[in-house]
Amino acid sequence: MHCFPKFESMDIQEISSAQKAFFKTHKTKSIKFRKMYLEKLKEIITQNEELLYKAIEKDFGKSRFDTFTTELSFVLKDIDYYIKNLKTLSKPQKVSTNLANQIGKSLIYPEPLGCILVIGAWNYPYQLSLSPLVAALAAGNCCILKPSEIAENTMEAMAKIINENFPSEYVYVYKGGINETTDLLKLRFDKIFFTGSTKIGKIVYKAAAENLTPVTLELGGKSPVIITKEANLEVSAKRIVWGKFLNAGQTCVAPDYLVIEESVKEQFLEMLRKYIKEFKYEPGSEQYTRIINQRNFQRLIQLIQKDKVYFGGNYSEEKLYIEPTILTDIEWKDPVMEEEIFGPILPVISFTHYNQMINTITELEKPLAAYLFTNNPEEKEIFKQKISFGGGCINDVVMHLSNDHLPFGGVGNSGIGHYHGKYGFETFSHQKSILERVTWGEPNIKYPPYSDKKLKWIKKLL
Ligand SMILES: NC(=O)c1ccc[n+]([C@@H]2O[C@H](COP(=O)([O-])OP(=O)(O)OC[C@H]3O[C@@H](n4cnc5c(N)ncnc54)[C@H](O)[C@@H]3O)[C@@H](O)[C@H]2O)c1
Repeated sequence: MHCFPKFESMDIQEISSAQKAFFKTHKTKSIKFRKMYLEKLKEIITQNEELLYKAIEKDFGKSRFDTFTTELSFVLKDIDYYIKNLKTLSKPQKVSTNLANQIGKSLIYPEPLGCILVIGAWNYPYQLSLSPLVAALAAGNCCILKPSEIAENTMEAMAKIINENFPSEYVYVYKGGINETTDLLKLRFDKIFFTGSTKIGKIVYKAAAENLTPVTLELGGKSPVIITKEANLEVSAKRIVWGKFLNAGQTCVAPDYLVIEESVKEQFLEMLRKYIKEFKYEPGSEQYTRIINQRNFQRLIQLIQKDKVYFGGNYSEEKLYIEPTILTDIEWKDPVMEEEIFGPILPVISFTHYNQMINTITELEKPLAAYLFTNNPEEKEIFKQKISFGGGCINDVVMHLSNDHLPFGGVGNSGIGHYHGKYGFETFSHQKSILERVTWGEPNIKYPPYSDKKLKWIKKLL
């Protein structure tokens, strides 16, 4: 039997009831209130930058550079975006009114959903917990945030800085693992925003269904990267090595496996090797992250098929490091192709017929991301039209998620819903439609008793 650690937190039922009561005061709906707390969050993140760096360093050896560029800068940018655009985003939107409802006006009012539960993942613990929190607060909600207990130090750090600075009836960081999350999921929320695996996403979805709670599920999957002979191989290799081995491959949108045209395979593998060395992605170096824990480490080393290692393949159990590893001559049915890898192992499959390879990919579960490197317009078109995936890039990897004008989320097994920028605001808002009519002049046409003459007019009107 598993023994789960207990986390010290306040009584969550009490917090949840207090948040419901607080939401009903309508204070969170004021733009001034929302801006004030967004500013506050920015201030406490900036003031506690050192504490946040130290916590993540302790959890899995992530560098300050990576923590700033892939985590804190995202959250700070989100805060600035919402502060700047809050008025416009919250404004009722006037839409046209159809003939049958004249004389009248039609407006859409974005209104906060109420009390939100955000459940975060460990791999980008700050970004994946705080960015949804920021969007939820910008939209005028109260929020309970449950970061991942797997990155325990970052969870503690977020709980400390937020719980000391925010009233718990408005925002509360609840520390917990499976037991605590199970308890949380028994409570009623107005929205659950979950980031994590597809397996746990299903548990969350089931629990949410009990209360008809809407969900956003930001999940994972096996994201392919395809390279054809018409790609700029040098640039492709550089971008792929960065996107795959950043965070030691523990990135939801990292290329999971590489599919390459046979004729350029050898040349390309050499380029991958060159960039891994050039970037100094090596155990112990500042830019190379550890594997988060023993469980994931053991899972990953099982995937390293020794006879297929082209590069890397070494590891240290004691230090939880796995070298960037490239596996070549991989077949679609190999064990490494079954589950999302979520680590620094890149299997390489080669192809000779582009369309056939695309068809094989479309038979798999819809991934969170997909990437194509080519300069051939026809290949681009086929990729865009045939493969369904959450989001992706042509001639790059990962970077699409840094553009706030693009919604970020999965499809099918890789998730439900999306966020970032205005999409984040919408995710935590209800679009309330209101038609307002004048009260003078009321033709009898729609009212009984009916007649052929009325029907004739109705047909003309509708
Ligand atoms: N789409 C995205 O934005 C995104 C981002 C990061 C990670 N991911 C995906 O997340 C996965 C890795 O993250 P992870 O290991 O933290 O995921 P996970 O599913 O194990 O955990 C996510 C959260 O669920 C909670 N949890 C775990 N077991 C639970 C249970 N039985 N009942 C209720 N709650 C439970 C955890 O405490 C944690 O907060 C990968 O699949 C990755 O692709 C997706």
